[in-house]
Amino acid sequence: MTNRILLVEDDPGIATVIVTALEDEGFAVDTVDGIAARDVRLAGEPYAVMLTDVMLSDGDGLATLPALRDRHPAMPVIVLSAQNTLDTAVRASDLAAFEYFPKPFDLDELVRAVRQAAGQRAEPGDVPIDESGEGLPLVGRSRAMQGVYRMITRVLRNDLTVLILGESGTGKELVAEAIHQLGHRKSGPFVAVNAAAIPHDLIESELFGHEKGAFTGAIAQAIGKFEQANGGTLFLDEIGDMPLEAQTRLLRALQSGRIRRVGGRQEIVVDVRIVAATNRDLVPMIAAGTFREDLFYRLNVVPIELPPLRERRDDIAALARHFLGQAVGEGLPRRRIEPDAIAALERFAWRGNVRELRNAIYRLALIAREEAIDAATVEAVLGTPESVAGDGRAQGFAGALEAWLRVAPMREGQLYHDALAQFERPLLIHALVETGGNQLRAARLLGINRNTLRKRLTDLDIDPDGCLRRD
Ligand SMILES: Nc1ncnc2c1ncn2[C@@H]1O[C@H](COP(=O)(O)OP(=O)(O)OP(=O)(O)O)[C@@H](O)[C@H]1O
Repeated sequence: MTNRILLVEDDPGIATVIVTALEDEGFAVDTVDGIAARDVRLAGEPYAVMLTDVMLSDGDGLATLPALRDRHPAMPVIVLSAQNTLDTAVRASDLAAFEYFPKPFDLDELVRAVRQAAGQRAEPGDVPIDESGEGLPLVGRSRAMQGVYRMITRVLRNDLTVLILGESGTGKELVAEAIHQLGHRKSGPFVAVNAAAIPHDLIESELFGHEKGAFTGAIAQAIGKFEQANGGTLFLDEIGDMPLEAQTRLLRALQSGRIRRVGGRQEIVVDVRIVAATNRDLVPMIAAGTFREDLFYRLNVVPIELPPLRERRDDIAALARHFLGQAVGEGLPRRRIEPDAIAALERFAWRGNVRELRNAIYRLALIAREEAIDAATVEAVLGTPESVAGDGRAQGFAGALEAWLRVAPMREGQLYHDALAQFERPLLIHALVETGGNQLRAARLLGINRNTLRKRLTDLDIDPDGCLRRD
């Protein structure tokens, strides 16, 4: 077989580096700088592998790959590209490109891929190509996100279990949806379950369903999320918050591919792809006995780690513009963001990650007086990075609320109650401590009725005796 490589690259610097590395390995490399020149070469002689950039002076290298693949079905193609979106990554993998390398790439890795491609010719892909390029929801072209996109493309045509890890608000749910929407199960359902949002005693019936009369309140048969997701994807969000008992049943379901409704006898075969996510560090939880080790290994087949926003600050500009556009779609005034405002946004710590940035942009869109948002507006509305730095808490109650909102679970239909509970609890405890646990005086201090206080203490499960000063 030939050892000839065709390199399609219009940046002479990059081309030289690649040619040198490949020639050192004994390959003969021909370099062309565009699509037209590429096609002339390919018509002439066979190549073992082609490496191609995407943005070429005379067109989009990817758009022309389907025709090329028809002409040279056995030639592996390695796509190199700077500034990739998830869209480019997916298009490259759909086109059965042998490998996809976001620039800047590791030269040794590239050489290894070429060697492998030259020895093992790729099968032509059978996945339809999505050339619309629209509707792919993940914004950001940072190097860190390139790694995420690459992992996503690797799980689209199989059913491997994916575990998405990352701080709250980094986009884990969005990644889960992308895996489903872009993958081979896209015509099936995408069903999400948030283990943190379901009361512990209902989680099994939520996952597996129940038969009529299985427990008090089970007035009719109910189909669980596993069955709802049949043929599609089941997204298990906040898996680290799942109680142990439910973990055991989940593991059994994953091992056997069958479920049993609560109170039911029959085992039901389900065909679901599992994508799980958590913002917790599961390893210490395993050590502490709160997360099953065997379940962890079941789920952690393909881990995808989402970096916190502060480690990919070069995504902030694109995200900010994306959210401003989204805000207009939701009826907020049209705004433009100035470069100095972007620079100001890039200085924040964004402990609540993309979710916090999104909320901040919406707030800016709503409050800014001018159409153009500049650094002064950012500072007026969000404060300075220094004022919210350190432990991430801004001054006062409003600041504490904002800090909480950055990490809040955002449970649909619950946020108001969750937020109030966050503040009511320490407030009531404070009043009890201040009054030596005397409920009458605590109620007076708070300015609420004593019975109201008593009821709230019960609701929030606060033990007034536990609030006595012990000094
Ligand atoms: N790369 C991104 N591009 C566009 N929007 C994003 C991106 N990442 C996150 N978002 C948006 O940020 C918000 C939070 O994302 P998401 O709910 O997916 O985070 P999460 O990691 O699942 O959070 P949690 O752990 O709290 O559930 C959503 O509104 C989501 O649409």
